[in-house]
Amino acid sequence: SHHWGYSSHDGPDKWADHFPIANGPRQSPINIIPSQAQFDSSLKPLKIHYDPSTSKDIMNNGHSFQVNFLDEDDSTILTGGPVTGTYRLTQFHCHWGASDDKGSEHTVDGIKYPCELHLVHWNTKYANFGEAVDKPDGLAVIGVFLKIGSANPRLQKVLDTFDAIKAKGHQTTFKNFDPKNLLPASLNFWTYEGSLTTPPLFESVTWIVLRDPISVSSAQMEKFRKLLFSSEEEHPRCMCDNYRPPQPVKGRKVRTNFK
Ligand SMILES: CCCCCNS(=O)(=O)c1cc(S(N)(=O)=O)ccc1C(=O)O
Ligand SMILES: [Zn+2]
Repeated sequence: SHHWGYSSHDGPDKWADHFPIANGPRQSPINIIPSQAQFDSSLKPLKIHYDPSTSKDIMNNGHSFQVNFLDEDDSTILTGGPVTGTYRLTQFHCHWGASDDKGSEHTVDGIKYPCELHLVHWNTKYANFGEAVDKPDGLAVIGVFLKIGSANPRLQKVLDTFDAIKAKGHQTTFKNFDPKNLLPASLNFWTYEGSLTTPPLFESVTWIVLRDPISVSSAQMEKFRKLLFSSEEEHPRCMCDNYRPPQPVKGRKVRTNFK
């Protein structure tokens, strides 16, 4: 598939050249305007059951780090909230900025957070992730904002692997990690129908963006920025500003499970 990135010559403004769906009707991320979101009492509580023994490895895929999970059975799942049926966690990754004043993909009343965590789940009505990834109800991604504050000890376990996955293509085992520990205390969320925020930008994601952020320290954010977009052979390019800016809402409704 065509090479894409986040620089001026291959970044978000150029993606439509090879992925025309970039200008589609349900693209992500979006700017969330809480006052315009609609409380929906029919939304069920989000039910998250994560089994830490399903965490497998962590890799540098050239556009983020990604923690991969075994998803052959229903031991690490998401149900309830806006989704029908059972969705299995397959991976989580992050998007962040070159400085603490930017980095998140979704924004709230135009506010950017320094980092945004995405937990990617696929609908088990499909045989596997590859089958689900381009279906309108194929994926559900939980988005968690990171806000500068005290250092986050749970996140530190992820950061401690970064020396081993500095360059694109590197990976290392990452066992017994419970991503539930990366969620804020409250599961209050905004939800809307959207897309992958990276090519191929499939319009297959039910977004579940948690209202409350988790903390990350400025020093921890510096560690994210030591990762490289580039492989060992290439000229080193710092992995930062790997976020897509908000896209047109095009009439979509954003619902909340909280007043
Ligand atoms: C067949 C192509 C799959 C590409 C999408 N894979 S993914 O895990 O859903 C994903 C989601 C997202 S996002 N930001 O959650 O839409 C970003 C990257 C990836 C990725 O694989 O790199
Ligand atoms: Zn993402």
